[in-house]
Amino acid sequence: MYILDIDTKQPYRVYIGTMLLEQTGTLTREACGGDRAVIVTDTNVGPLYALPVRKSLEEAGYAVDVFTFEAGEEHKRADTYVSILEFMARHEMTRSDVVIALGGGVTGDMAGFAAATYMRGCSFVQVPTSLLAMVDSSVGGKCAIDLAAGKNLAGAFWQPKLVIADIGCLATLEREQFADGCGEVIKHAAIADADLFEELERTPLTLDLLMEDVSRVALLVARNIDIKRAVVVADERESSVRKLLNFGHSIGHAVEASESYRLGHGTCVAIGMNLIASASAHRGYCDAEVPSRIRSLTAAHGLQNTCSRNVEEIYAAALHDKKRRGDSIDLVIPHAIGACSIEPTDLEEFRSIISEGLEMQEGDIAC
Ligand SMILES: NC(=O)c1ccc[n+]([C@@H]2O[C@H](COP(=O)([O-])OP(=O)(O)OC[C@H]3O[C@@H](n4cnc5c(N)ncnc54)[C@H](O)[C@@H]3O)[C@@H](O)[C@H]2O)c1
Ligand SMILES: O=C(O)C(=O)C[C@@H](O)[C@H](O)[C@H](O)COP(=O)(O)O
Ligand SMILES: [Zn+2]
Repeated sequence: MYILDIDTKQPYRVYIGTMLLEQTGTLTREACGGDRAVIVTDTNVGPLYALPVRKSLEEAGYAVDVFTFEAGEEHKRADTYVSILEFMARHEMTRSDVVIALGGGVTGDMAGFAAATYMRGCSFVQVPTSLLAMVDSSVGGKCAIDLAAGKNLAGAFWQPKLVIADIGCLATLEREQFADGCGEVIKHAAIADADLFEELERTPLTLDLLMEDVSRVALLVARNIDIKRAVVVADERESSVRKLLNFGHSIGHAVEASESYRLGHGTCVAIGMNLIASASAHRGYCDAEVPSRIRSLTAAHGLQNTCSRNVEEIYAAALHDKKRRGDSIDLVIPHAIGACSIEPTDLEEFRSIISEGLEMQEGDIAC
């Protein structure tokens, strides 16, 4: 088992290993206290894992209720979020009680936002079950829901008090969902860890690897959380370096929204990284090797690299990006594998970058 301490203003611990769901109760008791727990989960994850989590919480003395919502990004929205709050109130949750987010990033983001706002804030535990949620969304405290205008437009920074990543849960993911999580793994390697990038080039992270070598996958999850930890601890509220974690996202989120959430988040991040890397090489900000290696690695992980949206569709959707300030947007630009920078970019130039990226990618397989 790996234990990582996240030393944000409110510090917390991340446990990574197997057979951890059964320890949710004791770990939550230690980290949070409280009398009641509401497990928030979705229609795919609930039937698989809510029972052992519930049992463990009850054995630790919690009165437990389960809120289940329809799985999918299209449900990460205001009406589901309000239903969670109403459920918590109906079950007489108090400020000292605990919200348990059991599921992927959609569950974690939405349950986290409910915990951040219910009675102006209550305890919150992340129990990530998707690869994406384990390596990225369960750590760092960003929580949000989508609005009609775009991704994550209403949210908060609200750190969990505990994260429990039970690697065993990954075995029930569909191949496509596992691959989707690899989009964020490749992002972490591309912004901060050239060695990890090379390692993934030699041996891609796949569901097959999970079956062959669980401990290697656990180590890779821990390494990813470690990368994220360093950035988040340095800049909890995203005023500087945390923007690096948004590599590929200004375009990725825009593709995600303009595709009506038909494509997974990690896939869209991969499309965004490929596009911005291609444009960066075209402009001489990095060698052609950078987009070429990102393209090969995303493809080797089963991720699509290009999309059929045009420049105007992507640009219009990207104007809602939270890194935009007036006529400028902070873009994450790659210079080498493992080295990126944050560059304030005029919006007209941003449009040209999208256009160049799309042109450079012509000839690749379109989605
Ligand atoms: N807060 C952050 O820092 C952060 C970081 C990255 C992504 N995100 C957000 O996370 C979301 C994407 O996360 P996601 O890909 O986990 O989406 P998700 O929660 O929709 O999970 C993907 C699919 O996998 C299913 N699933 C999850 N775990 C499973 C398991 N163990 N077995 C079987 N099925 C399982 C879910 O039901 C869903 O159908 C997006 O909304 C994105 O914006 C947030
Ligand atoms: O934790 C962060 O910071 C990130 O940017 C991680 C991203 O992978 C994640 O998708 C995040 O939710 C995007 O944040 P947003 O501020 O662009 O909504
Ligand atoms: Zn992301």
